[in-house]
Amino acid sequence: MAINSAAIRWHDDHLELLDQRRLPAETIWLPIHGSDDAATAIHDMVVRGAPAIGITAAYGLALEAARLGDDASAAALAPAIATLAASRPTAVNLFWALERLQRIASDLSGAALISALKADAQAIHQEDLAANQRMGELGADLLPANASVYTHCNTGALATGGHGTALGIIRTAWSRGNLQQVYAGETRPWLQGSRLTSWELLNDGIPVTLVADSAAGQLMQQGKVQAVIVGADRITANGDTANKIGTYNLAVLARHHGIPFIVAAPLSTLDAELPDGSHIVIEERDASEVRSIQGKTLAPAHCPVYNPAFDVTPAELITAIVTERGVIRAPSTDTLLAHLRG
Ligand SMILES: CSC[C@H]1O[C@H](OP(=O)(O)O)[C@H](O)[C@@H]1O
Repeated sequence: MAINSAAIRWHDDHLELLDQRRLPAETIWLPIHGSDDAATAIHDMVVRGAPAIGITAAYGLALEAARLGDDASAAALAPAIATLAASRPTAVNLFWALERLQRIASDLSGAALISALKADAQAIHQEDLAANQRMGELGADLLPANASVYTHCNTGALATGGHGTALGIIRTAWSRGNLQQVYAGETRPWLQGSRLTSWELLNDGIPVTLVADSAAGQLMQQGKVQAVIVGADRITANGDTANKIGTYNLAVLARHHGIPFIVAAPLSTLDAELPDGSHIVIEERDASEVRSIQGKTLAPAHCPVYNPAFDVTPAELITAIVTERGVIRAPSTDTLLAHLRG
Protein backbone atom coordinates (compact mmCIF):
# COMPACT_ATOMS: atom_id res chain seq x y z
CA MET A 1 0.00 0.00 0.00
CA ALA A 2 1.37 3.45 -0.91
CA ILE A 3 1.36 6.16 1.78
CA ASN A 4 2.15 9.74 0.82
CA SER A 5 2.84 12.76 3.00
CA ALA A 6 4.54 16.07 2.24
CA ALA A 7 8.09 14.79 2.64
CA ILE A 8 7.76 11.00 2.65
CA ARG A 9 6.31 8.69 -0.02
CA TRP A 10 6.12 4.91 0.69
CA HIS A 11 5.85 2.54 -2.33
CA ASP A 12 6.20 -0.85 -0.62
CA ASP A 13 9.42 -1.73 -2.46
CA HIS A 14 11.14 1.63 -1.94
CA LEU A 15 10.76 5.00 -0.22
CA GLU A 16 11.00 8.49 -1.69
CA LEU A 17 12.13 11.48 0.37
CA LEU A 18 11.68 15.11 -0.59
CA ASP A 19 15.15 16.66 -0.40
CA GLN A 20 14.55 19.42 2.16
CA ARG A 21 18.04 20.82 1.59
CA ARG A 22 16.86 22.05 -1.82
CA LEU A 23 13.49 23.62 -0.80
CA PRO A 24 11.90 25.95 -1.61
CA ALA A 25 13.78 26.55 -4.86
CA GLU A 26 13.73 22.94 -6.06
CA THR A 27 11.42 19.97 -5.52
CA ILE A 28 13.62 16.89 -5.78
CA TRP A 29 12.59 13.43 -4.56
CA LEU A 30 15.35 10.95 -3.69
CA PRO A 31 14.84 7.15 -3.75
CA ILE A 32 15.65 5.12 -0.62
CA HIS A 33 16.27 1.37 -0.98
CA GLY A 34 17.62 0.29 2.42
CA SER A 35 18.99 1.28 5.81
CA ASP A 36 22.23 2.80 4.54
CA ASP A 37 20.35 5.15 2.20
CA ALA A 38 17.93 6.04 4.98
CA ALA A 39 20.70 6.71 7.51
CA THR A 40 22.56 8.94 5.07
CA ALA A 41 19.38 10.86 4.27
CA ILE A 42 18.74 11.44 7.97
CA HIS A 43 22.34 12.48 8.72
CA ASP A 44 22.50 14.82 5.73
CA MET A 45 19.07 16.29 6.57
CA VAL A 46 17.45 15.31 3.32
CA VAL A 47 14.67 14.45 5.73
CA ARG A 48 14.55 16.16 9.13
CA GLY A 49 12.16 16.76 11.99
CA ALA A 50 11.90 14.35 14.90
CA PRO A 51 8.79 12.40 13.80
CA ALA A 52 9.84 12.32 10.12
CA ILE A 53 13.24 10.95 11.19
CA GLY A 54 11.54 8.16 13.13
CA ILE A 55 9.23 7.32 10.23
CA THR A 56 12.15 7.25 7.78
CA ALA A 57 14.22 5.01 10.05
CA ALA A 58 11.32 2.58 10.31
CA TYR A 59 10.87 2.39 6.55
CA GLY A 60 14.65 2.11 6.08
CA LEU A 61 14.81 -0.89 8.41
CA ALA A 62 11.85 -2.56 6.68
CA LEU A 63 13.51 -2.07 3.30
CA GLU A 64 16.75 -3.52 4.68
CA ALA A 65 14.85 -6.61 5.80
CA ALA A 66 13.41 -6.90 2.28
CA ARG A 67 16.92 -6.65 0.85
CA LEU A 68 17.98 -9.57 3.11
CA GLY A 69 15.00 -11.65 1.99
CA ASP A 70 14.96 -15.14 3.51
CA ASP A 71 18.04 -14.23 5.58
CA ALA A 72 16.16 -11.44 7.34
CA SER A 73 16.23 -11.84 11.13
CA ALA A 74 16.75 -9.74 14.24
CA ALA A 75 20.43 -10.68 14.28
CA ALA A 76 20.91 -9.99 10.58
CA LEU A 77 19.31 -6.56 11.05
CA ALA A 78 21.53 -5.55 13.96
CA PRO A 79 24.11 -3.72 11.77
CA ALA A 80 21.33 -1.82 10.01
CA ILE A 81 19.84 -0.77 13.35
CA ALA A 82 23.24 0.43 14.51
CA THR A 83 23.76 2.43 11.31
CA LEU A 84 20.35 4.10 11.59
CA ALA A 85 20.84 4.79 15.32
CA ALA A 86 24.13 6.55 14.57
CA SER A 87 22.61 8.92 12.00
CA ARG A 88 21.56 11.73 14.44
CA PRO A 89 21.65 11.62 18.26
CA THR A 90 19.07 14.05 19.65
CA ALA A 91 15.60 13.24 18.29
CA VAL A 92 14.34 10.36 20.43
CA ASN A 93 11.74 9.41 17.79
CA LEU A 94 14.54 7.72 15.81
CA PHE A 95 15.36 5.38 18.69
CA TRP A 96 11.70 4.95 19.64
CA ALA A 97 10.92 3.72 16.12
CA LEU A 98 13.92 1.38 15.97
CA GLU A 99 13.08 -0.12 19.36
CA ARG A 100 9.44 -0.60 18.31
CA LEU A 101 10.48 -2.50 15.18
CA GLN A 102 13.14 -4.48 17.06
CA ARG A 103 10.43 -5.79 19.38
CA ILE A 104 8.51 -7.02 16.34
CA ALA A 105 11.60 -8.57 14.80
CA SER A 106 12.56 -10.53 17.90
CA ASP A 107 10.67 -13.73 17.01
CA LEU A 108 10.15 -13.44 13.24
CA SER A 109 12.32 -14.10 10.18
CA GLY A 110 12.23 -14.06 6.37
CA ALA A 111 8.98 -13.08 4.63
CA ALA A 112 7.01 -12.86 7.88
CA LEU A 113 9.51 -10.41 9.34
CA ILE A 114 9.61 -8.30 6.17
CA SER A 115 5.84 -8.08 6.08
CA ALA A 116 5.58 -7.21 9.77
CA LEU A 117 8.22 -4.46 9.57
CA LYS A 118 6.66 -2.88 6.49
CA ALA A 119 3.24 -2.94 8.16
CA ASP A 120 4.52 -1.35 11.38
CA ALA A 121 6.51 1.33 9.56
CA GLN A 122 3.31 2.30 7.76
CA ALA A 123 1.44 2.24 11.06
CA ILE A 124 4.02 4.61 12.58
CA HIS A 125 3.55 6.95 9.62
CA GLN A 126 -0.26 6.92 9.87
CA GLU A 127 -0.28 7.14 13.69
CA ASP A 128 1.90 10.24 13.54
CA LEU A 129 -0.51 12.00 11.20
CA ALA A 130 -3.43 11.16 13.50
CA ALA A 131 -1.45 12.33 16.53
CA ASN A 132 -0.71 15.67 14.85
CA GLN A 133 -4.35 16.20 13.96
CA ARG A 134 -5.34 15.53 17.59
CA MET A 135 -2.58 17.83 18.90
CA GLY A 136 -3.82 20.49 16.52
CA GLU A 137 -7.26 20.38 18.15
CA LEU A 138 -5.95 20.32 21.71
CA GLY A 139 -3.35 23.05 21.09
CA ALA A 140 -5.67 25.39 19.22
CA ASP A 141 -7.96 25.32 22.28
CA LEU A 142 -5.12 26.93 24.27
CA LEU A 143 -4.65 29.96 22.04
CA PRO A 144 -6.08 33.39 22.91
CA ALA A 145 -8.79 34.58 20.48
CA ASN A 146 -7.43 35.79 17.13
CA ALA A 147 -3.86 35.29 18.29
CA SER A 148 -0.68 36.20 16.51
CA VAL A 149 1.85 33.50 17.27
CA TYR A 150 5.61 33.08 16.93
CA THR A 151 7.11 29.78 15.83
CA HIS A 152 10.66 28.53 15.39
CA CYS A 153 12.26 26.10 12.96
CA ASN A 154 9.91 23.85 10.95
CA THR A 155 7.41 21.61 12.67
CA GLY A 156 5.02 21.12 9.78
CA ALA A 157 4.08 18.38 7.37
CA LEU A 158 7.70 18.34 6.22
CA ALA A 159 8.91 17.40 9.72
CA THR A 160 6.27 14.78 10.48
CA GLY A 161 3.86 12.26 9.02
CA GLY A 162 1.64 15.19 8.02
CA HIS A 163 -0.20 18.27 9.40
CA GLY A 164 2.62 19.07 11.85
CA THR A 165 3.11 19.53 15.56
CA ALA A 166 3.45 23.25 16.36
CA LEU A 167 2.44 24.01 12.78
CA GLY A 168 -0.40 21.54 13.22
CA ILE A 169 -1.78 23.71 16.02
CA ILE A 170 -1.34 26.73 13.77
CA ARG A 171 -3.13 25.01 10.86
CA THR A 172 -6.04 23.98 13.09
CA ALA A 173 -6.33 27.45 14.67
CA TRP A 174 -6.40 28.96 11.17
CA SER A 175 -9.08 26.53 10.02
CA ARG A 176 -11.18 27.68 13.00
CA GLY A 177 -10.75 31.35 12.03
CA ASN A 178 -8.95 31.98 15.29
CA LEU A 179 -5.49 33.01 14.07
CA GLN A 180 -4.40 36.53 13.16
CA GLN A 181 -0.97 35.67 11.76
CA VAL A 182 2.25 33.73 12.26
CA TYR A 183 5.69 35.17 12.79
CA ALA A 184 8.23 32.60 11.57
CA GLY A 185 11.79 32.89 12.80
CA GLU A 186 14.31 32.18 10.03
CA THR A 187 16.09 29.69 12.30
CA ARG A 188 19.76 30.02 11.53
CA PRO A 189 21.95 28.36 10.52
CA TRP A 190 19.97 25.74 8.58
CA LEU A 191 17.08 28.15 7.88
CA GLN A 192 14.20 25.74 8.44
CA GLY A 193 11.99 28.74 9.18
CA SER A 194 12.75 30.88 6.16
CA ARG A 195 13.00 27.98 3.69
CA LEU A 196 10.42 25.48 5.00
CA THR A 197 7.91 27.02 7.40
CA SER A 198 7.29 30.11 5.28
CA TRP A 199 6.88 27.81 2.25
CA GLU A 200 4.39 25.52 4.02
CA LEU A 201 2.30 28.41 5.40
CA LEU A 202 2.26 30.39 2.14
CA ASN A 203 1.17 27.23 0.32
CA ASP A 204 -1.72 26.93 2.79
CA GLY A 205 -2.67 30.59 2.50
CA ILE A 206 -1.88 31.19 6.18
CA PRO A 207 -0.59 34.75 6.89
CA VAL A 208 3.11 34.40 7.69
CA THR A 209 5.72 37.07 8.32
CA LEU A 210 9.33 35.94 8.17
CA VAL A 211 11.67 37.54 10.69
CA ALA A 212 15.32 37.30 11.58
CA ASP A 213 15.78 35.23 14.74
CA SER A 214 17.09 38.35 16.47
CA ALA A 215 13.76 40.18 15.96
CA ALA A 216 11.82 37.87 18.27
CA GLY A 217 12.41 39.91 21.42
CA GLN A 218 11.32 43.19 19.83
CA LEU A 219 8.11 41.57 18.52
CA MET A 220 7.26 40.42 22.04
CA GLN A 221 8.27 43.78 23.54
CA GLN A 222 5.86 45.51 21.10
CA GLY A 223 3.00 43.20 22.15
CA LYS A 224 2.72 41.65 18.69
CA VAL A 225 2.91 38.02 19.88
CA GLN A 226 0.28 36.33 22.07
CA ALA A 227 1.86 32.85 22.12
CA VAL A 228 5.07 31.09 21.20
CA ILE A 229 4.55 27.57 19.80
CA VAL A 230 7.44 25.22 19.08
CA GLY A 231 8.10 21.52 18.50
CA ALA A 232 10.48 19.18 20.28
CA ASP A 233 13.07 16.53 19.59
CA ARG A 234 13.26 14.97 23.03
CA ILE A 235 11.30 15.69 26.23
CA THR A 236 12.71 14.16 29.42
CA ALA A 237 10.79 12.83 32.42
CA ASN A 238 10.70 16.22 34.17
CA GLY A 239 9.55 18.12 31.06
CA ASP A 240 12.90 19.60 30.01
CA THR A 241 12.73 19.91 26.23
CA ALA A 242 15.40 19.67 23.55
CA ASN A 243 14.50 21.56 20.41
CA LYS A 244 16.15 23.53 17.63
CA ILE A 245 18.91 25.89 18.78
CA GLY A 246 17.35 29.21 19.69
CA THR A 247 14.30 27.70 21.39
CA TYR A 248 15.70 28.39 24.86
CA ASN A 249 16.20 32.05 23.93
CA LEU A 250 12.53 32.27 22.96
CA ALA A 251 11.41 30.61 26.20
CA VAL A 252 13.34 33.14 28.29
CA LEU A 253 11.93 36.04 26.25
CA ALA A 254 8.39 34.66 26.49
CA ARG A 255 8.69 34.32 30.26
CA HIS A 256 10.03 37.89 30.56
CA HIS A 257 7.09 39.21 28.54
CA GLY A 258 4.43 37.03 30.17
CA ILE A 259 3.63 35.19 26.91
CA PRO A 260 2.53 31.50 26.91
CA PHE A 261 5.28 29.17 25.69
CA ILE A 262 3.73 26.00 24.24
CA VAL A 263 5.55 22.84 23.15
CA ALA A 264 3.78 20.43 20.79
CA ALA A 265 5.11 16.89 20.45
CA PRO A 266 3.69 13.38 20.04
CA LEU A 267 4.18 10.79 22.80
CA SER A 268 6.98 9.30 20.66
CA THR A 269 9.05 12.39 21.58
CA LEU A 270 8.76 11.80 25.34
CA ASP A 271 11.79 10.05 26.85
CA ALA A 272 10.98 8.94 30.40
CA GLU A 273 14.32 7.12 30.59
CA LEU A 274 16.12 10.44 31.03
CA PRO A 275 15.32 12.21 34.32
CA ASP A 276 16.15 15.71 33.06
CA GLY A 277 17.58 17.64 30.13
CA SER A 278 21.19 17.52 31.32
CA HIS A 279 21.34 13.96 29.98
CA ILE A 280 20.28 14.81 26.42
CA VAL A 281 23.01 14.41 23.77
CA ILE A 282 23.06 17.63 21.74
CA GLU A 283 24.12 17.14 18.12
CA GLU A 284 26.89 19.42 16.89
CA ARG A 285 26.93 19.90 13.15
CA ASP A 286 29.58 20.94 10.66
CA ALA A 287 31.11 24.42 10.93
CA SER A 288 30.32 25.08 7.28
CA GLU A 289 26.62 25.41 8.17
CA VAL A 290 27.47 28.58 10.13
CA ARG A 291 30.26 29.95 7.95
CA SER A 292 28.30 29.68 4.70
CA ILE A 293 24.82 29.75 3.21
CA GLN A 294 23.99 27.17 0.53
CA GLY A 295 27.65 26.73 -0.30
CA LYS A 296 28.67 30.40 -0.34
CA THR A 297 31.18 31.07 2.41
CA LEU A 298 30.52 34.38 4.15
CA ALA A 299 32.70 34.12 7.26
CA PRO A 300 36.49 33.87 7.21
CA ALA A 301 37.19 30.39 5.87
CA HIS A 302 38.94 29.09 8.97
CA CYS A 303 37.14 30.96 11.71
CA PRO A 304 36.43 28.58 14.61
CA VAL A 305 32.74 27.71 14.91
CA TYR A 306 30.46 26.23 17.58
CA ASN A 307 27.35 24.78 15.92
CA PRO A 308 24.99 22.98 18.32
CA ALA A 309 21.82 21.95 16.47
CA PHE A 310 19.65 21.97 19.60
CA ASP A 311 19.31 23.48 23.05
CA VAL A 312 17.37 22.46 26.15
CA THR A 313 14.52 24.53 27.59
CA PRO A 314 13.94 23.83 31.28
CA ALA A 315 10.41 22.70 32.15
CA GLU A 316 9.81 25.72 34.39
CA LEU A 317 9.84 27.97 31.33
CA ILE A 318 7.22 25.87 29.50
CA THR A 319 3.56 26.84 29.94
CA ALA A 320 2.18 23.62 28.47
CA ILE A 321 3.22 20.53 26.53
CA VAL A 322 0.60 19.30 24.06
CA THR A 323 0.60 15.63 23.03
CA GLU A 324 -2.07 13.59 21.28
CA ARG A 325 -3.17 12.34 24.70
CA GLY A 326 -3.80 15.79 26.16
CA VAL A 327 -2.26 18.96 27.60
CA ILE A 328 0.37 18.89 30.35
CA ARG A 329 0.20 22.24 32.14
CA ALA A 330 3.18 23.28 34.29
CA PRO A 331 5.18 20.20 33.19
CA SER A 332 7.11 18.37 35.91
CA THR A 333 8.17 14.81 36.63
CA ASP A 334 4.87 14.18 38.40
CA THR A 335 2.69 15.60 35.61
CA LEU A 336 4.73 14.00 32.80
CA LEU A 337 4.72 10.52 34.32
CA ALA A 338 1.01 10.78 35.13
CA HIS A 339 0.43 11.77 31.50
CA LEU A 340 2.44 8.81 30.26
CA ARG A 341 0.47 6.44 32.50
CA GLY A 342 -2.65 7.76 30.73
C1 LIG B 1 8.11 18.25 14.56
S1 LIG B 1 9.67 18.02 15.20
C2 LIG B 1 10.58 19.21 14.37
C3 LIG B 1 11.81 19.55 15.14
O1 LIG B 1 12.96 19.02 14.46
C4 LIG B 1 13.76 20.10 14.08
O2 LIG B 1 15.11 19.81 14.06
P1 LIG B 1 15.82 19.40 12.65
O3 LIG B 1 15.24 20.29 11.60
O4 LIG B 1 17.29 19.65 12.94
O5 LIG B 1 15.51 17.93 12.46
C5 LIG B 1 13.45 21.16 15.11
O6 LIG B 1 14.08 20.89 16.34
C6 LIG B 1 11.96 21.03 15.19
O7 LIG B 1 11.35 21.58 16.31
